[in-house]
Amino acid sequence: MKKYLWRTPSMANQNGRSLKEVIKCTAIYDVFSVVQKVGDGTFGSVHLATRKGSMKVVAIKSMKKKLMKISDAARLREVHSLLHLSEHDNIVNIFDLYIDQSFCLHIVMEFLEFNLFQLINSRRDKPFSYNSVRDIMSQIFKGIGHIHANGFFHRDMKPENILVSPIENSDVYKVKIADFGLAREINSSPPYTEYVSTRWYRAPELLLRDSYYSCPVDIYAAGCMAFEIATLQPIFPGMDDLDQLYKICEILGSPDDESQKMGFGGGGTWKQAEKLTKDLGIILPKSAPLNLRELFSPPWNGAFASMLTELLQWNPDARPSAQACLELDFFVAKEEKVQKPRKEKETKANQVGKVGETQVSLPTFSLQNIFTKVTLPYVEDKTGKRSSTLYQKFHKGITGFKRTFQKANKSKKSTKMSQTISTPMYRPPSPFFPILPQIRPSTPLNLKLRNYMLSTAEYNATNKSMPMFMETSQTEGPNQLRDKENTQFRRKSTNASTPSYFTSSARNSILSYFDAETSSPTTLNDRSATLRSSKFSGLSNDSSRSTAQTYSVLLEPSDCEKTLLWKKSSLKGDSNAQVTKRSLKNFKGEEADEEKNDSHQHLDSEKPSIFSSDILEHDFPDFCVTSLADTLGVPGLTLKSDSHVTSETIS
Ligand SMILES: Nc1ncnc2c1ncn2[C@@H]1O[C@H](COP(=O)(O)OP(=O)(O)OP(=O)(O)O)[C@@H](O)[C@H]1O
Repeated sequence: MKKYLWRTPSMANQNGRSLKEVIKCTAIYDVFSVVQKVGDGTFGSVHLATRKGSMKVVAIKSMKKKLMKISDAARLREVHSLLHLSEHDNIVNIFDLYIDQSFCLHIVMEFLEFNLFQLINSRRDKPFSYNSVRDIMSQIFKGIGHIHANGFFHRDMKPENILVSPIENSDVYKVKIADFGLAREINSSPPYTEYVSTRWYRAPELLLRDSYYSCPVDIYAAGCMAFEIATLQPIFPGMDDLDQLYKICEILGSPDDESQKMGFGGGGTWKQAEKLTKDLGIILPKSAPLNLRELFSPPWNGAFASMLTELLQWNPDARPSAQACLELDFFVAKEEKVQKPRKEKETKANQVGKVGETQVSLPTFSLQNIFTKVTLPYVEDKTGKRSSTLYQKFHKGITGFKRTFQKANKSKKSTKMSQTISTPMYRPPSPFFPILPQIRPSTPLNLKLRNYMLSTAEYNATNKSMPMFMETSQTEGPNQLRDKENTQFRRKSTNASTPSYFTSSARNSILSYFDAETSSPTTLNDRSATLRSSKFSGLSNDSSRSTAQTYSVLLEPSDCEKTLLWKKSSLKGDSNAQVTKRSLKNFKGEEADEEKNDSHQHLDSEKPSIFSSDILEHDFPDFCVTSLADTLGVPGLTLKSDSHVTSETIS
């Protein structure tokens, strides 16, 4: 087996890992026996495998994008950063790199059984103990600290990228940070692409498209994760970027002085926000901060809530470094004794009363969601036992809430309380209210298609010569692919007087189109399966771009005999796209009948012409195609084409 040097000693930093080689093989299966697939992300699929002739278990991440040449391996962001980080207990260890004859790169790593998202999901009825949260978070901060100390920042911290391995039936876990596909060197020169990190964990500076950001984005994401580990639900589950900002304002308060003075312990002020929002043409809602300490019940309302307040600062400079985080009370204080629950009546009356008071001072917001999000998991039930899930409360008829709510109101009005909670100030969540939302946003890169569609709509609606999102110059090369995808639709400074959000009906239609997608009833697992099983192999461009164009993408489900032919014909610039479905029988239960005899029909004809030639005439990188498959709501699809045009050719 021939070995190629893929990093010269001079490229290694002082602490970097030892010189590695990229090993050439005909197929990875020649070297490893694959046991099963354990993960599938936007850029790679991960398999559990054993090395042939040995029982050693490894994880193999096979990159979806093929390399142009072997030396490109070292330039892959993921490989580059992993190699320049010295080994650490809380960073996933990389063993080898293989390249097969089709120039597919395989990263062989240590294997960990779960990711943190799976772990959280499996704990619906059994929240982590205080000490367990502390242990997990301290390992995360140690890992982040190591990444930052080595001159990198991760940019995609989220539960899916934190690998965990339980230690012998205990509540203790080995925690390691993985997926360095977005990692950047701290001393590389900004501006950086603003579209990084997954929405729910995306720091305000990223949401507001500040391209000069750094390590604090990881600290903020860790704050979001800390909340999620403790409460088993995300703190800011935004449906889109605007909703994300709105949700942040609801809890942290708006980042201006005036709003912050209205409350205590929020996200603090951040002057830069004013400029960034102005540049974006949006206005943040005015909202007072909530005091997280008041919203949690013991013991979470102490050092834990204070830590969250520190981490979730609007101003990136105000967030502590990873090292400083480890010195916060939450980590250094002696084992926090779980305080005896206060008497039930007193506790709940206080909590609800306080929330109620805050509500009064906040005319612009209903706090119903916040209340349920923040306090539910740890409010004691009737017996004083900590109740772990919303479901338990519903099974018990949410008596605790009813009573306390009535109490809180009684003090204000001496009217007879109704037996049900009917006030607009606090509505109990529906019994179907999920602990974890049905949909988790995938990589924000999937938003690119939507943004482009929005820009097209904006362009069409205003009939101006410049769309809201424009291509910007990019550095070519495989390693820049992700950045390229990100920056391609980076917003160019637009005329300040151009209304930006929600100005055209087309924009709204597109937003609702995607919102509908987001609120689709598919379960999380179905949904991620859909996202993750879509794979791009090519896109055919049957004729010259300058004249009539026909693009066809054949979508073939990998695991069943269902086929969707998606065809775009655009003979004129503004022609509607023809989207054709074929053989949709058994495709989706509810669609089978409807589609049975219809081999050619418009898909989503009521929707805006999202498949308009405008999109296709532009570069159409692979993830967009994946996104389309996803948008079409087709589970288990593999995207294939009958042409040999590769994603490189296209993008
Ligand atoms: N070393 C490992 N051991 C076990 N599972 C792993 C390992 N590395 C990754 N996985 C699983 O595979 C999933 C996808 O891996 P990864 O996040 O690296 O792919 P990606 O293509 O970069 O994803 P993303 O869409 O987040 O960019 C992870 O969420 C995790 O569950």
